[in-house]
Amino acid sequence: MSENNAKRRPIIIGVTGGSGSGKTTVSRAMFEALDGHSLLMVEEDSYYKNQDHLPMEERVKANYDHPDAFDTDLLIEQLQDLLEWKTIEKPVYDYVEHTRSQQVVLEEPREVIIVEGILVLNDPRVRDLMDIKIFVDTDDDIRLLRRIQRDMEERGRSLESVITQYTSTVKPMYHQFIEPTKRYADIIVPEGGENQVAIDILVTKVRDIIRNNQEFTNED
Ligand SMILES: Nc1ncnc2c1ncn2[C@@H]1O[C@H](COP(=O)(O)OP(=O)(O)O)[C@@H](O)[C@H]1O
Ligand SMILES: O=c1ccn([C@@H]2O[C@H](COP(=O)(O)O)[C@@H](O)[C@H]2O)c(=O)[nH]1
Repeated sequence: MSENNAKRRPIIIGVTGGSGSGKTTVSRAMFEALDGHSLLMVEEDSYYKNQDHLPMEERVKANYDHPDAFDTDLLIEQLQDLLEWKTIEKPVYDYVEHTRSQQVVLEEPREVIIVEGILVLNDPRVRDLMDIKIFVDTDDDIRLLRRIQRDMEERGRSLESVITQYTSTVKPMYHQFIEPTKRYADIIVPEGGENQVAIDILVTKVRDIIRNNQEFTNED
């Protein structure tokens, strides 16, 4: 892609970090602060692979924190479509059934696209599509506590299942695959959503890129 074309396409911001680090909170805070611009949130979780062919006991045991759990090719294809201002059919993931739902959501392309998920900085093909890369950095113990609360309240899990999953896959995969992607981040945000200084800096940078894009387009 030439530099000129790159200036005219939507902006992609990648937000990653461990489960419970505050990725969604940071993404939403940016979303709200960028009110007035056209924005789209793309959650990597939507791209978990379909597991309809597996019985429930297999799905429960699957490793959801390994890169192979995601249909990254589809994520890339759809991000590329958005960059070309094409509408996508975003898949919908069902955490209770541990598989893709039958539905899709039609998402129109937007000026700013926030891609959020545990492994969005893992694949170089995804990283290469991003204008800004953010890693939300929160200690393991805090993330575990947040995850217990969230999974029990919102994802229908027992305490025992959350602890078993955390020790068998979530924690080891974090250290093997997620934490190492910190080196690719432009900005590391400690403690996530409450870090208003980091959010303000990020929003200023995004507005700057949008303004440059508009000036460039007006010059044409
Ligand atoms: N800096 C923070 N301080 C306290 N609680 C936070 C902070 N950031 C996020 N949380 C809370 O922690 C939980 C997990 O945050 P979330 O943004 O959903 O994480 P992730 O998307 O990385 O899994 C949510 O209940 C959220 O409100
Ligand atoms: O069926 C599933 C699919 C995913 N998970 C867990 O979700 C987190 C990622 O979501 P966050 O919002 O970043 O926490 C990941 O750690 C998976 O373990 C699941 O438990 N079951």
